[in-house]
Amino acid sequence: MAVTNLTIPICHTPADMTQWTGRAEPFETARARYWYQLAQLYEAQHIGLIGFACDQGVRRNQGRVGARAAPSLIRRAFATLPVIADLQQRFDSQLSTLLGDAGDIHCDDNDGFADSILEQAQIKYADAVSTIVKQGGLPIGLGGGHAIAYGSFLGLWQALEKANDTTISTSAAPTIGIINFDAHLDIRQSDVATSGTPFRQIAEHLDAHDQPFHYCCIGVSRFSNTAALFDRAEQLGVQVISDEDCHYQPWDTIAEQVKSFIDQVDIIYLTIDMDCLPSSVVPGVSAPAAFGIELGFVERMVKLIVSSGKVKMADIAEINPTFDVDSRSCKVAARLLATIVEQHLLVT
Ligand SMILES: N=CN[C@@H](CCC(=O)O)C(=O)O
Ligand SMILES: [Mn+2]
Ligand SMILES: [Mn+2]
Repeated sequence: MAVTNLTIPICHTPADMTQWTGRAEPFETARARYWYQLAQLYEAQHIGLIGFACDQGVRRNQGRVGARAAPSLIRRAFATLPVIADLQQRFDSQLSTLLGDAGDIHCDDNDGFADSILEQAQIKYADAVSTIVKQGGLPIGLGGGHAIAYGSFLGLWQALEKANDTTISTSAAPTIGIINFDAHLDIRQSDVATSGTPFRQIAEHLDAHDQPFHYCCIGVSRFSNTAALFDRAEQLGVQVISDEDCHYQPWDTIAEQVKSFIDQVDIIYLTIDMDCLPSSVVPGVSAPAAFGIELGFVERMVKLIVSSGKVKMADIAEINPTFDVDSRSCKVAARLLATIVEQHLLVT
C-alpha cells in the first residue's frame, strides 16, 4: 500500500535535546561547565530559546534562501561554549533554572503552499514568544530570516496586551524601543511581508494602536539602502547610526546616542541581523556586507544595551548555513547569543 508523506507546512516541534552535546571533562572540577549541560526543555526558566526555522521572507525578498536551517546549528555552536565563572557563582544551586529550549517553529515552504504561510509562521512563533514573556522569561529567537522580527514584536506585544489596550488605560502602556543591528533598514514598502519589511510593519502596527515608533538601527550601510528607504526612515523618525559612524566616530559618541535612545523607552526589543558584520567575519548570511561593523563593537554595544535591564525580547537573524565557511558564522552568532544570555542573567 502506498504511503503518503504529508508535510505539515507550519509546526512547532518541541526541543530536540540531543542537540545539546559537548565535550565531557570527568577529570576537571564541576566548574568545567558548558551550556549544553545547563539547557533543559523549556519550563519557565530565566531564558527561553525559540527557533524560527523559516526563510520564506527571504525568498519573497528575492534573497538567497537557506536561513531556515540555522536555529539548530546556532544552538549546537552555543551548546559547546563554557559557562562563565560569575554566572556559576551567582546562580550556584539554581543553574538548572537558567536556560530552557522551547523548540522550533518550522515553515516548510517548498511545495507551493498558500501565500499566507509566512504570516502563519510569524503568528505561531509570536504565541511561543508571548508565553515565555508572560512567564517572566527572556525569549531569545533564533532565525531564520529577518521576518522573525515582526513575529518577535507581535509576541512581545501580545504579552503586554492588557497594558496596550487603550480602552483600559493609555498611561499603563509601556513604550517599546527597537534596537536593530543591521546593514539594512528593513522598512521596505511591499504588498506582502518579507524579510525586508518587518520594521515598517511594526511602525504601522504601533500607529494603528496610537503608540509611538521608536526604532534605532545600528550599522546601516549607504550602499545597501536606497534613497527611498532613507526618506522613509526620516518620515518614521528612525534613529540611523551608519556603519561608517560605528567605524569612524569615537565609542563615547555612539554610546551616548544609544543610551539616550534607551532612556526614552520603557522596554527594548533587541534584534541582531548578522549581516551587520563584515562578510569576512560572517560569510554565511543571506545578504553579505562588504564593509560591516566590527564584532568587538557589536559585543560591547550589546552589553551596554542588555545591562540597561530593559531588554524583554531578543533575537538573532539571517544566518544562512548554506554559505557558511567552517561554521564560522554560526560560531559568531553563538558568541553574540552567549553575550546576551550572560549579560541578561547578570542583571536579573
Ligand atoms: N532583510 C533584509 N534584506 C535586505 C536584502 C538586500 C539584498 O538582497 O541585497 C533588504 O531587503 O534590504
Ligand atoms: Mn540585513
Ligand atoms: Mn535585516
